[in-house]
Amino acid sequence: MSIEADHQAVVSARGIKVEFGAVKALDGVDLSIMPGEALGLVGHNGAGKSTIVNVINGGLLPHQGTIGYGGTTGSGGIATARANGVRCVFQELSLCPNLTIVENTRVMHAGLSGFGWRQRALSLIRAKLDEIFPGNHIDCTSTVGELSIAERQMVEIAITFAAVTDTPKLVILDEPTSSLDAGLAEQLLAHVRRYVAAGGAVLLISHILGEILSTSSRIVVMKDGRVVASRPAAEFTVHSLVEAMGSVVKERARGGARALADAPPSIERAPAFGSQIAFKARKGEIIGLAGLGGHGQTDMLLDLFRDRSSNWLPGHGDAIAFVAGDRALNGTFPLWSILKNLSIGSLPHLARMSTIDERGEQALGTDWKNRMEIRTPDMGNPILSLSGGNQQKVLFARALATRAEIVLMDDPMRGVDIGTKQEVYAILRAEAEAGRTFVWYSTEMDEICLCDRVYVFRDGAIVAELAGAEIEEKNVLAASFSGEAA
Ligand SMILES: Nc1ncnc2c1ncn2[C@@H]1O[C@H](COP(=O)(O)OP(=O)(O)OP(=O)(O)O)[C@@H](O)[C@H]1O
Repeated sequence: MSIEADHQAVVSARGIKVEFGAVKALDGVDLSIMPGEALGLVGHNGAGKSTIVNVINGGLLPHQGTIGYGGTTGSGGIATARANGVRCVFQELSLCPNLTIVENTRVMHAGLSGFGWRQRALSLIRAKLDEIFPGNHIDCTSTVGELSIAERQMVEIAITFAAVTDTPKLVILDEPTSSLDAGLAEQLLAHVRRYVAAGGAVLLISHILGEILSTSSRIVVMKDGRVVASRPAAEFTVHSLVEAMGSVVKERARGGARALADAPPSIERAPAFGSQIAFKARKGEIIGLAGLGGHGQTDMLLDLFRDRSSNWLPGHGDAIAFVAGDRALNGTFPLWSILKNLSIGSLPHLARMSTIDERGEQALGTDWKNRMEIRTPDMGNPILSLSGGNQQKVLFARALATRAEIVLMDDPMRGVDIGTKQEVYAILRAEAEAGRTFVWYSTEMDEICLCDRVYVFRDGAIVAELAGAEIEEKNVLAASFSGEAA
């Protein structure tokens, strides 16, 4: 990009290098964003996307390189970035859980001060939530800790787009739809398109390539700390994006066609909350839980996990594993190493005379590091040194490494890159064929279509059961909204 164009750019990063010990997180990155541009940023887990976001946002000072805002050049910093209209919705949501939504709005907008600030904050956030997510039922006087992960994401997005004294010029959205269902995600992406059409700039990071392609004007691909492609979005397809990221597109093995109908169920649950449909999962099946987010899918998974005695059928042991959806809240042990976070689920099998078989633990770590492509130089490093997607892989590996016959998954692929997802789908299918049962809540339609059978949820109840060729987007959506398959 020319120096003249750099002057017009909302932000312009040149030759940025950041290292964490031996890891070169950014190795000479150039990135500029112009007003009115929706820039899509993609790359494998650990490619450096969140790190460049932190540099642009001023939270991280680069070891080398310059960062300029609207033609000014300097070394960055949070105050400079904020003064130049840079706002960020982080991958790890950053609201204060013990404060109300209104109070969180005040924390992010210092301009809401003086007499009557609560009322002004309430009007501001209420209006922004309704503008971006029409039809939401969020009570803005509630404490953030009481909200679901999707609601927290919605609130953080609304606070970021809200303007008190200064209008945001660049909004960075780091995996903003990871906790939103398809309907909410589309509302957000429509808002992004309107915001950009009105002259704002957005940097959108996502592993859902469909939304990157449909929303961005230009796409930048990162790989191993470098930018490897930067072109207009119209020049990319899902295929070419995946290839640019360094992965290979594999043929999807669709679920549904397997002859499991005669196998005895391993879990069964009577119809609940006015539903006519009982839940059953047979040995070797991958069961999908679909429907709009927050309609009872996670509650049912927790119920199956907690109340084994009433849901489980005799003869199926008691080994059950759960992959949590909210990684920070109930997934990772933040002070532990990557290896300890992985091996905690397998301790009964690693125990030798009241001590841990360390060689066995190391071998388990090496095996799953390779199978899941966990990107770290050392499994002894702290879990928080991993990128978000790589932390998610560890949680997945923790469950799969156990001997649990039944694995419950609460939307566990959030933030995992497409190359790894394909590997994990193959592992799931192989493990199911070896006799494991998976119950998988997913907000991604592509994943629901990989399942053998699908239960669609609405208002806390199962409203439809789909199998085989019936598992199609239109049927899932029809049941999610009207309670009946199309
Ligand atoms: N605080 C840290 N300490 C050590 N290493 C770190 C730290 N933060 C990031 N890294 C490393 O820097 C690299 C880039 O990480 P980054 O979070 O930018 O990746 P990403 O592209 O955002 O990945 P994801 O898609 O998983 O979010 C990774 O190898 C990561 O392990």
